[in-house]
Amino acid sequence: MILRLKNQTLGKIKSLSSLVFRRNSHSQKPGHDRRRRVYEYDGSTQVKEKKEHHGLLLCKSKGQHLLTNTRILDAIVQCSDVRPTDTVLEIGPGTGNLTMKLLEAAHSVVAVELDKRMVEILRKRVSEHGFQDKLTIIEKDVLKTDFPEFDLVVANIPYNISSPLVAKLVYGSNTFRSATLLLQKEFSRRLLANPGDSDFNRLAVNVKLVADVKLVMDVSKREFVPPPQVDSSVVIIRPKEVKPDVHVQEWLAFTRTCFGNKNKTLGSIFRQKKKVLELLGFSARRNGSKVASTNKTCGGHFDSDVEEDEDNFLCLDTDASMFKERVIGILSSNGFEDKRPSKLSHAEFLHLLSLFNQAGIFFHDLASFSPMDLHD
Ligand SMILES: C[S@@+](CC[C@H](N)C(=O)[O-])C[C@H]1O[C@@H](n2cnc3c(N)ncnc32)[C@H](O)[C@@H]1O
Repeated sequence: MILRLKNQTLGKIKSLSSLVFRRNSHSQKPGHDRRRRVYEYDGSTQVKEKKEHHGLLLCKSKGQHLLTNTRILDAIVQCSDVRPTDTVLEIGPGTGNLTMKLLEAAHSVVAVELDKRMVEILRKRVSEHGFQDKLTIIEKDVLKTDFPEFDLVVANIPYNISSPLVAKLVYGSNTFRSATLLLQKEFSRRLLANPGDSDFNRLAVNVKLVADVKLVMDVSKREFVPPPQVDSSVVIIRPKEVKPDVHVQEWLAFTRTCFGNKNKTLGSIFRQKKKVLELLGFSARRNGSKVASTNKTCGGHFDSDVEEDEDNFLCLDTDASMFKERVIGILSSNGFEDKRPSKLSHAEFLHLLSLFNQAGIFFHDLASFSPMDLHD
């Protein structure tokens, strides 16, 4: 009797430990049962995960949603066309799910991660597989880091920095073949929008000036641990070989002005007092001429909200109204006055900017003079 019980118990223990060992074979010591790990999110226990990964307090503010589906990880690496000679830049490697696949395919990986705990897990995991010589970890905020040279970007990025990160890549100084990014689905659709689409916007016009964007696939929120609230998409961004000859800061300021209200006509947008005064002030300074101060020009209300909602000038002095005439004249004599920004092609935007510049009118973003900012 005692013997029978002993055998049964031993059998149970054996089958349990083999199950535990299978589940944890990549990351845990055999026999250490962590199947019922609880994932905590920003302190409150929200997500219970039976699937083993790495027990961590995951921070929503750092966009920590780990991609766990091996098929999708493989598909991302495959569509990125990683060559054995490539150095891949990975932004936000987390616990290394994608990093491990990239290390197998590439010559080397440079991973930028700001969470120390993730870096520790990543280092351990990578050295367990003998890949440590292929990996360089930069333990910093990706937005405050200069990148070393790389050939490709492949990353499941934190969604809260999508816009400045895409800007840093496409308008930055590094030359690379492509960036395969997992992005929030809605953001990816904004990025992919074309002139005439209902969601054509400033982000798309700015990114597509210098890069081609292609949708690879949508990824359900269920594929992440813990699942985010939104679905995702994989896109490939390929920098154009020949880029238009524009002053980046001016282009960004110009598109900000044009997309101030994308459903209004350009005539109506450029009649707005605030826009014209900004243009007048900056263009005059660029041209080296003296101009009435903008404060004086509108009775001291330039920075106040008093007249901001009005479409037309109420209190312009001669300089400003002549300037407005010039701006509107350029729009109307070139067929732009009744056009809407959401329907203009890049060629048309570039043509309009060059017409303004030829007339001595220049753009400068007073609010945000940063290429990191691609959309409102
Ligand atoms: C969406 S998770 C991706 C994790 C991993 N690549 C995966 O697919 O499982 C984003 C990662 O980026 C890191 N991160 C967040 N903000 C960052 C920043 N500003 N600079 C560098 N890394 C950041 C987070 O700590 C997290 O590890």
